[in-house]
Amino acid sequence: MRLFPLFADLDGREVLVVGGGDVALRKVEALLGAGARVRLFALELHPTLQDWLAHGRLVRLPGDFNPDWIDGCWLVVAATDDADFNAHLAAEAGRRRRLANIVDDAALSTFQVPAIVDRSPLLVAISSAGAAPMLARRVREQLEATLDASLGPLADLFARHRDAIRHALPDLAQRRRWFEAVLDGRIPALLRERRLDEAEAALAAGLAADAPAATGSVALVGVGPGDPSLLTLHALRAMHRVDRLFYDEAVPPDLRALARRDAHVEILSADDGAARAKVVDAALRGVRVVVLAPGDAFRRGERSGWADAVRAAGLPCEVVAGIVAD
Ligand SMILES: C[C@@]1(CC(=O)O)c2cc3[nH]c(cc4nc(cc5[nH]c(cc(n2)[C@H]1CCC(=O)O)[C@@](C)(CC(=O)O)[C@@H]5CCC(=O)O)C(CC(=O)O)=C4CCC(=O)O)c(CCC(=O)O)c3CC(=O)O
Ligand SMILES: NC(=O)C1=CN([C@@H]2O[C@H](COP(=O)(O)OP(=O)(O)OC[C@H]3O[C@@H](n4cnc5c(N)ncnc54)[C@H](O)[C@@H]3O)[C@@H](O)[C@H]2O)C=CC1
Repeated sequence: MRLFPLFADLDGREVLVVGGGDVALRKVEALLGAGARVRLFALELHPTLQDWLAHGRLVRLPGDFNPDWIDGCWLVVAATDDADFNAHLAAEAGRRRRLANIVDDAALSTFQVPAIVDRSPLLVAISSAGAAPMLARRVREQLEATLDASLGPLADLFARHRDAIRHALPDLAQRRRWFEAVLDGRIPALLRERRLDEAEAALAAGLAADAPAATGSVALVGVGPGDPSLLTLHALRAMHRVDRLFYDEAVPPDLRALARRDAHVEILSADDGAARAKVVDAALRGVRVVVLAPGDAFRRGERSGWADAVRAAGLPCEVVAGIVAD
């Protein structure tokens, strides 16, 4: 990772923008959208910027450029078409330990502006670290098409009920299960249809109902030959929902890395009986357990008896077939 991603709270904070052309306009628009106080210095202003100036949406700094202006600002954007001047601004900002975006020079920039998909308060930012801004734009366009417009209202809904949710479901594992049920349920569809009151009511009703008892489960997953691209969708879905992941030592790390990030991960004991007992014991504690083994291990060969053993303990058990060569 070349650049560290972060989201800055610029509401009410000063940002210095130097330059008044098309690119400056795009940056100013985004900055104003985030509530920043834009201080602009430019020889000439784009008509839209002139308009915003006339409406008091930004301040234009007068006279010759004064580097001390940087001291009064949290960030600097150098957006002129004069590469030498932009580089000079980068140096002045660096001397003052201010982060600066130099629009014609990724290497001189101490921050860069990503392409964004805005479903506020949910925001997706895409960066190519300056390698190919147009690629970032393309990915953004693809995400625009797939990320539903209801995501913003959905995040708002969760925010409004945040305290009530925590109160009704004090246990984190329980809360996560509840969130998943909401996300897979009818509330997103209601929001898509802009039936906000009904979505609100459905959420409140769900919270008032008894919290679902945590039921453990086991998914026995064959991962095929070990290439992550040869995992089945079924396997991937199980890995995205896992609480506790056990893996056979032959399962490669890049494949294990596809599991939900905060799942607890451990290697299976070499002793088959002990390994199975541990898996059953974990699931009986009410968590979702996933066991990964190479090939189609839980349908053919030594471990084909695992599913019956898990079910005999009263636990739901799913066996996910792995791809094997004939
Ligand atoms: C380093 C960075 C500095 C910075 O933070 O600004 C930078 C640098 C440069 N951009 C250039 C060109 C274009 N940039 C865009 C578009 C975007 N550029 C953005 C960011 C960044 N651009 C930063 C890196 C971000 C990353 O890599 O992830 C986006 C994501 C965000 C934003 O700016 O809001 C926004 C997408 C918005 C969206 O989602 O649509 C387009 C397409 C268009 O305008 O439609 C063109 C072609 C326009 C044309 O050529 O006309 C050039 C070459 C100039 C040249 O060759 O002359 C340079 C300089 C260089 O690469 O050396
Ligand atoms: N980061 C990005 O996304 C992109 C960056 N670029 C680069 O960004 C730069 C700016 O592009 P545009 O906005 O299209 O240019 P533009 O020509 O529309 O505007 C340039 C602006 O800089 C001002 N300016 C020039 N010298 C100045 C100085 N010494 N002091 C104060 N203001 C000064 C001009 O008055 C004008 O307002 C170019 O170098 C371009 O290659 C271009 C496309 C995208």
